[in-house]
Amino acid sequence: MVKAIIAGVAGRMGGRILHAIHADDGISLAAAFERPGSPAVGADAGTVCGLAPLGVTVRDRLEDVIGLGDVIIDFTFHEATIAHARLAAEHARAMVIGTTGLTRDEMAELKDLAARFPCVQAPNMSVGVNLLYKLVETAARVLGDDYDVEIVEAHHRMKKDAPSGTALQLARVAAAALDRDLEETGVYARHGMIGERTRKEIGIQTVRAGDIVGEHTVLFGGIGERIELVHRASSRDTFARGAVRAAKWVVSRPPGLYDMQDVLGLKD
Ligand SMILES: NC(=O)C1=CN([C@@H]2O[C@H](COP(=O)(O)OP(=O)(O)OC[C@H]3O[C@@H](n4cnc5c(N)ncnc54)[C@H](OP(=O)(O)O)[C@@H]3O)[C@@H](O)[C@H]2O)C=CC1
Ligand SMILES: O=C(O)C1=N[C@H](C(=O)O)C[C@H](O)C1
Repeated sequence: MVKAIIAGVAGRMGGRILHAIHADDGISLAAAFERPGSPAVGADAGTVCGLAPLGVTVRDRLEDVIGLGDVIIDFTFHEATIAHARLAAEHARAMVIGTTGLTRDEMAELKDLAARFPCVQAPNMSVGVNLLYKLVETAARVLGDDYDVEIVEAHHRMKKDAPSGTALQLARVAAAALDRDLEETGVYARHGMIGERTRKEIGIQTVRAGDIVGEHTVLFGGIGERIELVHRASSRDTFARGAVRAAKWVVSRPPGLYDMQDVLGLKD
């Protein structure tokens, strides 16, 4: 039985991850913690997430509970996640990271740290989005430079980072398939007399509204036709189940940085 530690258990994803663990016979909750000062600290983790009490008290420091579990599942905030990864490296503890919005420096540090512990990091843990990456790669290769690539993502009003980590990954996939540098071709905003669209730009646009769980559209616009590849998440449980699958997979891997394509066996 894999023993999991949930970081940010009182968050939108933390709660759904606890439900996914509760429904799975192969993994159990060893510990849970929250941001210091959170009202959830000291409460029972089950109660915090709308389940019956589980006998696991929410703590406020990973340091105090890291010895209790095999794997830390972290969907929190970029600065917290990188601090947790430093501890995971120190204690050689496996980690699943769903947090998006890590800075370039934080990503570089995570790559270095992961030489000391096995880590799955992915901006989207749903099977559907990981399949979408493959479909986008194929479409971009077939359609080539004659079709304009535009990515539109929509999320709930509480989301802090933009564009979504998934939209950025979709853009990276399209750029690689078209042999383009996203640093040079990514266009994240348009306003005013901007002139005609340049042929090789990849547009990445953000919508924030209400309670949208997560939607991503990749549009290939040609002359006389357009193709749209769309993924709509209607429940966070799809991400939570993916995170639990990754947690069970990563505990027996050697140190290194993996993604959901590794977990799902989608790498060529
Ligand atoms: N990879 C994937 O499949 C998915 C990724 N995400 C990503 O996951 C992240 C979280 O999303 P979401 O659940 O909606 O956000 P929430 O804000 O609802 O949850 C984050 C939780 O982490 C807590 N937290 C912040 N700092 C710490 C800390 N130092 N230690 C412990 N807990 C901490 C927050 O507490 P407080 O609110 O008190 O600050 C909050 O309870 C985002 O980056 C999002 O983009 C989301 C869905 C799917
Ligand atoms: O913050 C969210 O909610 C989500 N974030 C992820 C991202 O930034 O790609 C994935 C998902 O769409 C939900």
